[in-house]
Parts: sequence; C-alpha cells; structure tokens
Amino acid sequence: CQTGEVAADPQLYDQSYLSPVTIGNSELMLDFDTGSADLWCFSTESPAVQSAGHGLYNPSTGTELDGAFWDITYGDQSAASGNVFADKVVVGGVTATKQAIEAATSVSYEFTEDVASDGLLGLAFSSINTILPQPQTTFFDTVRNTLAKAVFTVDLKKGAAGSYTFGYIDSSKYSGAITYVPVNTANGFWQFTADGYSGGGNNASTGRGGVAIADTGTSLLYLPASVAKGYYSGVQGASFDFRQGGYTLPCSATPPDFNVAIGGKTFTVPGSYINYAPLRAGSSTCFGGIQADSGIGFSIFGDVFLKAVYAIFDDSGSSPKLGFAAQ
Ligand SMILES: N[C@H]1[C@H](O)[C@@H](Sc2ccccc2)[C@@H]2OC[C@H]1O2
Repeated sequence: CQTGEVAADPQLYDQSYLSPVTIGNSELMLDFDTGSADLWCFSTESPAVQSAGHGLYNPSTGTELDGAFWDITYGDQSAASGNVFADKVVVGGVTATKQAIEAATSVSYEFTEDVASDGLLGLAFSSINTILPQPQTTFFDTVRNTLAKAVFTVDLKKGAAGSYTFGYIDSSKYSGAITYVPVNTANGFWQFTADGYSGGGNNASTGRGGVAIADTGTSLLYLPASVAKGYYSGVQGASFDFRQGGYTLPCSATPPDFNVAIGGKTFTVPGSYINYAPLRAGSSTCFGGIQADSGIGFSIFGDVFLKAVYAIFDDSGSSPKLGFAAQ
C-alpha cells in the first residue's frame, strides 16, 4: 500500500503552488489542480517560443497513445492542447507505472509566461478529463487502488511551503475534528454546499450559503456577489474597480476576518489573507482575496480559503466526501 507526501511551494503572492513530479526521466514542477482532471506538461514537442524557460517532458521514455489528443480551456480562458503518452509518474514516492501524460504542443500565453510552472496535475474527477477519443484517469484515480486509503490531503500555507499527501491523513497537520460534507460529482468537481458566511460588513441577510467547489488551482475566493459586496462594505477604502475587474482595497488596510460555515462548523479566513496583492509592484492599492462569483455558476473556494484549513479529498467510501479542519 502506497502513501506519500510532496511539498507545495508558493509562487509570488501565493498565485499558485508548485510541486515536484518525476515523469519518465524528467523532474518537473507542476501546479496541482483540484479544479481540472488533465495531467499535462511542456514537452520536447512544444514550440520553443512557447516553452522557453520551462522544464520539458521527453516522451522518448513513454509509449504514445496512438490517435489520442487533448485540448483544455480553463475557467480563466487559458488553454493548452497536444498529444498523449503513457509513462511512469512519481509524486512524493507514490508511483503510477502507466499514467496518461498529456504532452503540450500548444499552450496559451498565461502558461508560457508562468516560467516556474511546467504544467498541471489535475485532481478533479476523471469524468472531465479532455483526452479524446477515450478519456484517461487522473494520477489519483490511476493510483487510488494501490493507496493505503483512497484519499489525498491539501495543506497550503500563506507565503510558505505546504504539502499534499496521498493515501493518508496526517493528524499532525490539523487541530480539532474534521468536518465532512458530501460531494456532488455531476460536474466533475469536488463540489459541496457551504451553509453561510459572516465577517466584514456582512450581516445575516448576506450570509446565505450556496454551491461551491474546492479548487487548489484558483488563487482567490469567489463568493456570491451579495456576500462579496457585504464583506467589503465593512472595509474602509475598499471599492469595486471596473478597470481591475474586481474589488480593491488599500494595501495598508487590516481587513476583518471572514467566516465560512460548512457542515455546521465555522472556518475563519484571516483578514490579512484578503489583502491579496498590490495591483502592480509598488502600488498602495491591493486586489482583494474575496471576489464575486458572478457568471461562474458556483462559488470557488480557491487558495485564499484553502490556505486557512486542512482539506481532505476522500474517495475511500461509497461516495466522495470533502473534509475540512482548522490548521
Ligand atoms: N482550476 C483553475 C486552473 O488551475 C487555472 S489554469 C492556470 C492558468 C494560468 C496559470 C496557472 C494556472 C485556471 O484558473 C482557474 C481554474 O482555471
């Protein structure tokens, strides 16, 4: 039975977290993404103008899946596509002997520019893997029957290295009890229902909960517009900036803590997490860590929330569930 742990290294402003993964003979830094289900990486097949500065997977160690191709567009409209190989993947000592590796032959500028990241490792449900004509399994689904327990955990931190574990829950990483909630897999995400919100200028009327996904690949916390508006109404100097496409606040502000009720338990995001990052280097105006989820269709509990909790992604029972505990 396999178990393993791998570091999650924060990029500037915790925009994303990268983890070392061995694919064939290459060690790459991948962005573990519970909001998608493709394992893709820059490769020797990627155009040099797109892959400059990135670690590359060399498919010579793999076996091509003839006729298979992939093409993904993410929530932020970034995109990538390419062909498919089967190769050995090792994450924190956990080995998948034959994992579908999606070698990029084209990526959008967001990936080219993010030179620290060599690709993504999807941890959503394999039902939304984009490989055609036959979707393939995520790394977690490939190894899950070899794990001591079919779970992985997420322990992200603000401005410091956190970790992902596979096959076990690390009791040293959380305090108090774990609160579990059921997961709806219909959309391929780790989707759950939040009970309600409070904090900032919110009052009970803006505290309604709703449908949300746990997404390590999203930097911020996207909530119902009324909740985001309510929160910032209690923050001096905060406002919705149409040019920036979201709420901004003075970097000097000490925003109030934000509370989320899930499964009858309250989890607190420290106000300092909501002063996310200066609009540009040296700016005294910061972009808010809480934004409205307008147009998305559900709330997104990205890294601003996840770095405040210990999260358990559990598919070991009759149906998947999410666990949250205080860090
Ligand atoms: N699940 C998320 C995914 O990981 C990223 S893909 C990405 C794009 C550029 C830079 C880094 C990552 C994108 O934003 C939200 C949603 O889609």
